[in-house]
Amino acid sequence: MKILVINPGSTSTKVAIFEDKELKITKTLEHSSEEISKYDHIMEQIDMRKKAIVEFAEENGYKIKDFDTIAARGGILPPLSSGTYKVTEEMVNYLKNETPVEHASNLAAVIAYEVADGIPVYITDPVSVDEFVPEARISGIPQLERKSLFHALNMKMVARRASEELNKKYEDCNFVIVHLGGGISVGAQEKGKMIDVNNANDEGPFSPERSGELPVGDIAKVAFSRKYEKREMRKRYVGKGGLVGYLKTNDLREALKLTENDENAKKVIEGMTYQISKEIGAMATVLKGKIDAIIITGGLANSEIFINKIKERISKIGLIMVYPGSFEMEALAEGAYRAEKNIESPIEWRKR
Ligand SMILES: Nc1ncnc2c1ncn2[C@@H]1O[C@H](COP(=O)(O)OP(=O)(O)O)[C@@H](O)[C@H]1O
Ligand SMILES: CCCC(=O)OP(=O)(O)O
Repeated sequence: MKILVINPGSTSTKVAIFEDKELKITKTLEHSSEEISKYDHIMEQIDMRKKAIVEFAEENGYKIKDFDTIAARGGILPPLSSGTYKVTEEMVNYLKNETPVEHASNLAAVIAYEVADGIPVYITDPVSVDEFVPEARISGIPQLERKSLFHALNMKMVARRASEELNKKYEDCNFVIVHLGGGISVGAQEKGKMIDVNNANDEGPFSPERSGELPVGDIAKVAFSRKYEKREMRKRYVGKGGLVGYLKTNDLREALKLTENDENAKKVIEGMTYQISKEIGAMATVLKGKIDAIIITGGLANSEIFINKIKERISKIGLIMVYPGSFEMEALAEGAYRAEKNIESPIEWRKR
């Protein structure tokens, strides 16, 4: 079975070709903050990302019609359970026109469905998987409920790998799981369920391109000053926040290079690792300190210098397991494979 995997992230588009469960070829197309900031709305990126995906397939001797199925990253649908879902026209319309949050993951099913021309398309563990306990939903004001938006796909996959390494059942393990990508998610997973996690779009630590949590009073003042129009205001915290805001780059490698002779860059990297560590401590308390391991993954986990700064602060909390990069492509391919081979029935998606 030939499977095309499509995974758009905030700083990259990852594509891969699998034959059954075997990875044949993969490529990461990185997008600089200048390239991404040209677009006002995520859906305006469809053509740019689609072209890259189709060219990747053709460069490797495939036409889209050669694939038996397409596995796409799951975007921001209404809160839903972990699993594999078949992509339908209704889902595509929701992602294009109704989703409340703009994010690159929303592009995957839309692009896949457009190019598929009838080939079945699946998503697995979308960004909006929701397994919160009731107390995690409380924000601090009754009008706003906290949302579960995180790197569900990779975090669940690395948790499976870690439980295998620990020789324990996935459902018996408690983990603090940290995904360090264009966005950052730090979650508390209790017996297989992500019972709390920072909303990777606008809570928690700052990331390569996002501000994370901000002082609410000051933000309200800026918003009401009308100094920035709505779109520009949003870009300040998603897209032009975090490393992009401080150091004009969404690439940690470039940011680390700057620290060699720039005191401000050093301070920013210290602040970033400090905030990530603080969130890990918070999630350890969600699990009442009963944790099998702290799992660290994502693109930033490729940097030993960066990870060592976090380790210095958290090593007393528990065992640390690092999985640089991600297992997202394997997880997506496996979801589509299991659905097409009838090993697992895909969940039918309906807008509630
Ligand atoms: N070898 C590396 N060392 C340090 N940072 C890296 C390395 N490789 C990738 N990164 C950083 O990881 C981030 C992207 O992570 P990734 O998980 O691919 O994110 P996304 O899928 O959200 O685009 C970028 O900031 C990139 O600079
Ligand atoms: C919105 C949660 C997922 C996320 O932040 O993904 P990226 O790191 O790919 O932007």
